Amino acid sequence: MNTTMKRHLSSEILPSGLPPVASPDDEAPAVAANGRRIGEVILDLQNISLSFGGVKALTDISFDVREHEIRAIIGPNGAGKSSMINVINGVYHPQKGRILYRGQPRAGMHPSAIARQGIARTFQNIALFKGMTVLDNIMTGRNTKMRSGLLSNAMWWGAARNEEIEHRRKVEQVIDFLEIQHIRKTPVGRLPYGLQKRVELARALAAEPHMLLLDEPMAGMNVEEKQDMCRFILDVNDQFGTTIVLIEHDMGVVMDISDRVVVLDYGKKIGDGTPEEVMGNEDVIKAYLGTSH
Ligand SMILES: Nc1ncnc2c1ncn2[C@@H]1O[C@H](COP(=O)(O)OP(=O)(O)OP(=O)(O)O)[C@@H](O)[C@H]1O
Repeated sequence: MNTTMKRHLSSEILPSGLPPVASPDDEAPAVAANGRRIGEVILDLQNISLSFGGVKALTDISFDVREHEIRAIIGPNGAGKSSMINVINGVYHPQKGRILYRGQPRAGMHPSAIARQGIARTFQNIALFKGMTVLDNIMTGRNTKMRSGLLSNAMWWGAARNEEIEHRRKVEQVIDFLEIQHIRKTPVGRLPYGLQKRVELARALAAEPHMLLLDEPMAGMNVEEKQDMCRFILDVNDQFGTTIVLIEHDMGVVMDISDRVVVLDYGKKIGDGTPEEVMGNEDVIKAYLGTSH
């Protein structure tokens, strides 16, 4: 058994652990451990296939995401996890399959339009403006919410001024929520890696998303930083009801905070269910032990 699976067994990330939710396949809405109600399916991915030339990144993958849940996508390196996130936020357009968001088909939509629908993301490799302060980086997350025209913005007239004040208020709320007041004026490039990841989360949250796509939010973090990040993800989900789709390699984190997990391997879906269900799935165990191929 590899180290990530052992870590789950010792449950060292969240010392208290979180009991599993009721199955979302049940007729009644599922209730998460913290009392959160998991709602209807809001994102429905049907038979998604994506290739890059001869490389099949995703083959006939279907799964859904329910409102308010924490849905993890896991799998070994090269399994297709980032490709799937890029399909969800419109960076990649699958050659086959259908995507429904809140019941509406979403063919060919541009990432900016998807962001305006309330889907925000963070990246596997931090994508911040390193020379800019934490505050200014988080302000860029408000882009999709900016309404006033170029001229009034340039002159800082009535509507633009009021809008700017409102954006600043929202950004300050996010800064308080993620406990980064002390670094608000620091250029991002000078921060340790764990804090940069938190700033990236802050920028995504500044967009007030309904759905947050997190691509390896704990990558490169030590145990303490991971505990902090887990707590913030759970708090975002709990306090704002934000639906979260999460790619993560640390199995302990995934098992502790996810409501449901979809497992990919070589671009195919090999498991889907509660953390306990996928942990007991023979194909998943083989994929992680490296004996399935
Ligand atoms: N833009 C691209 N052009 C060509 N091939 C790509 C591209 N993006 C992904 N791939 C290929 O698609 C497959 C899936 O890659 P992807 O990055 O989605 O996997 P992953 O599960 O996120 O991997 P990791 O855990 O290592 O980040 C890999 O074979 C990868 O090389």
